[in-house]
Amino acid sequence: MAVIEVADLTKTYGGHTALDGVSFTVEDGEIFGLLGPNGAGKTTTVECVEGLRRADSGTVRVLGLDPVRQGRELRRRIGVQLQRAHLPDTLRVREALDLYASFYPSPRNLGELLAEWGLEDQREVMFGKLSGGQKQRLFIALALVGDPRVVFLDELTTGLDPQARRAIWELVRQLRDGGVTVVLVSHFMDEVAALCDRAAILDRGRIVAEGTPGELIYGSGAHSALSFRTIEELDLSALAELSSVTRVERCAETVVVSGTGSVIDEVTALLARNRIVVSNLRIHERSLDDAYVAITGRGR
Ligand SMILES: Nc1ncnc2c1ncn2[C@@H]1O[C@H](COP(=O)(O)OP(=O)(O)OP(=O)(O)O)[C@@H](O)[C@H]1O
Repeated sequence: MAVIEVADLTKTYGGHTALDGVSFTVEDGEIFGLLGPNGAGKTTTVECVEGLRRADSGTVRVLGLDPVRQGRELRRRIGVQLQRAHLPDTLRVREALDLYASFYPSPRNLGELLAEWGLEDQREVMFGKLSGGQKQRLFIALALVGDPRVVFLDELTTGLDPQARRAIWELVRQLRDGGVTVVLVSHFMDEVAALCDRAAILDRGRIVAEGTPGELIYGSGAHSALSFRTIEELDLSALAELSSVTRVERCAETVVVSGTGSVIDEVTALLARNRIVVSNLRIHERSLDDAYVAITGRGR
């Protein structure tokens, strides 16, 4: 069941087209990533979905509600982690949660929320004294105070060390496993690959690709390569004829094969079929980063 349905959304600012027919759906209980270069239209899209901005045309439904006409009702059922949210340095964790809880008719139990997000020991600590990871966990906990069915997370782990990032990813997975649908706006391909069930890539106001991280990688045309050494007779033309292979090079005993799609599977199967013994087999698998560059035609 789709909890978010966006169809043909357009938005212009002055003469500038920010959204040019954006359509996508987010299914119940998934982590959905919205990716794209700076200025692609991610914030505009998400804020139209949240009812914070009004699109020029197109339709949005979130949990069956129209975010513009039924915005008040909708905002009770969703949670939003603001991109550069900031709280006064002297506000204590408990006070921040109490304040946010006062906005909702039936807020979560705050003790439970603190325990879930590993903030029990920080209960009486002032915001300004929290570490980056603790601040981020607090922002997410604040987005969850109203017990939302759908939560929007933006720049989830910017500026955090690898351990803190992984800890937050695990908590977001637990959130999803508990039935909350998560929309994640991110610039980080590793984050999307690690966390998202599906993602859409937005570029210049249009969705240019959509699918699971695996589908995005394999559908992108990004290249993989493998290299190996062999002293055996090897028919390079047989390799070059494989449908996924785009290039074969041999330099002395080293062979380098590049290609798209299932090139690695096809090449290793051919080597096995012909009983070619190889050594130093190295694989350069394309990543979501490679796919992103191939799809949007540029780096971040
Ligand atoms: N309030 C506004 N007034 C005028 N132009 C705007 C406004 N908000 C966004 N834009 C323009 O619309 C385009 C899309 O912006 P948006 O903030 O949605 O992109 P984004 O993908 O979220 O970018 P970033 O990753 O940098 O946050 C950009 O060209 C931006 O300059």
